Amino acid sequence: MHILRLLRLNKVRFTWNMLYVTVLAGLASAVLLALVNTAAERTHLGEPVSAQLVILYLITFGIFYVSNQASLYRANQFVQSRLNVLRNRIASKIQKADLRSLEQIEHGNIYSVLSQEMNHFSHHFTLLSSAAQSAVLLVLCLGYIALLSFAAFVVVTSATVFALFYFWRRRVVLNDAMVSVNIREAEMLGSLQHYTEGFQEIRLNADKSDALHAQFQKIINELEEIVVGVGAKWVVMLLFSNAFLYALVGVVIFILPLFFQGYTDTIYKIVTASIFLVGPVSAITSAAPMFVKANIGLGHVFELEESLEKGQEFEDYHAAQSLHFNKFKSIRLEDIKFRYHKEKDGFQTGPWTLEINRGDCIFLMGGNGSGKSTAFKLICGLYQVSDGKIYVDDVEVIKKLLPEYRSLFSCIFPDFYLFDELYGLRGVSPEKVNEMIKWMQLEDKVTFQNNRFSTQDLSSGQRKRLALIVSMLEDREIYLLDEWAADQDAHFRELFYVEILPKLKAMGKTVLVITHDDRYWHVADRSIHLETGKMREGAPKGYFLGNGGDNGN
Ligand SMILES: Nc1ncnc2c1ncn2[C@@H]1O[C@H](COP(=O)(O)OP(=O)(O)OP(=O)(O)O)[C@@H](O)[C@H]1O
Repeated sequence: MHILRLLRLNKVRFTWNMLYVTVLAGLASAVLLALVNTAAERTHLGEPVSAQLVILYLITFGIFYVSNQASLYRANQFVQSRLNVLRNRIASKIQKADLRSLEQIEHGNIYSVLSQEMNHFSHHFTLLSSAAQSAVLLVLCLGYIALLSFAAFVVVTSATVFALFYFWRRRVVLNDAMVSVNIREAEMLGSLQHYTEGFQEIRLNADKSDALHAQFQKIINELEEIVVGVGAKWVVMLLFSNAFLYALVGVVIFILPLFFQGYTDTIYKIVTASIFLVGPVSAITSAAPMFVKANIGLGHVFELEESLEKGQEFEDYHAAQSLHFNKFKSIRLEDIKFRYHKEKDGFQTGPWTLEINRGDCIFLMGGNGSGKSTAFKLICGLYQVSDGKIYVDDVEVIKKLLPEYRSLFSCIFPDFYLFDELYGLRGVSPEKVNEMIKWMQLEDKVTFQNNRFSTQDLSSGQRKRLALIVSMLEDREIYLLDEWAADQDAHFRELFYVEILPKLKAMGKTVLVITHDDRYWHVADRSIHLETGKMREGAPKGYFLGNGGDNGN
């Protein structure tokens, strides 16, 4: 049971405190019931209700009110603290995850688990805690009935146990139904995502838009059908709980007096206690669907955590900075092999060997899908090689040295992400950044202040220029630029090859560039060619090499 697993995560003292106040609130409700009955009995016998009884009633009422409030408050405090811990744990597991493992987890799943499932649990946990309180009251009410009449106790308890057992069995059916509701809801959200993310395409193409809408319609119709089916199951449960209570009171009033003598003296007390059962039983039964959904949702949260756990790379992803890799003379990637899917067929690259010397400017070329971006991710340690070794000078980069090795690189991939702030960079001078903005010819568009750029509403080429500014501010030793120039206009593309790259080189940086711009290959110190995962020195055959470049073939 996932809810129990969540409870076990908590600090033991906190859970006990929550339990104490919950039991106290249930206990106070039961005492109130006993006091009401005692007062009613006095009135029935023509005796005045004593002042002590009134005072006792008021005190118990006060205890009930305060403990009830404290119980709900504690439950809310408890669940928020747990969800906070869980969110934090998941975020930190994402931070420490291996890129390949993360790529295999549906990102939409991460968002829906972190928002929808956790929110549902957060909103309904207080209801569950009030159901727990009701369970305490239920037990005490039954105890009270036992004091009044053992026969009534046996009948009422058996009926209540039967009703709860019936609910428990129905819960399993409801559970399965809720799983298919969840699956359909996820499909519906996925389909809705096509609308927002593919908006431009569907706005331009009415047939595509209609087909998409027809698919969405089909999904929501199926969802409606399933939810109505779940509703029908729930109605059966609800009706049963109401009918059960009327049947129970009927038995207590009409049937039991026929069999037990002396029972009539206490009948009104037993009826009052039975009516008192209405609240707890219906609180428990109405919390059942919430409980089922919250439990399934929490199951998804734990599942996500487990799949992230499997892809954990390190305990600590911070670079130790103890080996001074940043003073490297050369990096050697030896007999590197990598494949995307271990069991399945998939793209494979290698074996290849690459030596990168400090200050090199290397161009990497090859057809679409030849493995250039994959090679970059292997070079910077984002992907872990399936076979082969990486050396920084004479030091082999074993797994625990990967954080330090990665801290050598600053990369701009085609799917780069521009953060809203310069995270991890402190004390950056706005003057310096604004100067770089000017250098990138963006001064009319963007300014830099309060550690962030004034806007990100830019063209893709302009956004790449901002990404390069951030990369240069990070001031790493090696730059990996994956088709950076592809979105630039002719003028800026020229600037990139004849001004920016030479400037990086003059700064002592090592630069690797993935490019299809064969006109500028002469700028590189070396060129490398990839073809279906095989790497060779030199440009591919048939490429035009402008300004005297050497294709090495
Ligand atoms: N995340 C992934 N999961 C599985 N396979 C992948 C993944 N990314 C890429 N591939 C496979 O690896 C191959 C090489 O992809 P890669 O992105 O490295 O090529 P590329 O040379 O950079 O191509 P392009 O010039 O089009 O950017 C592709 O053919 C693709 O099938």
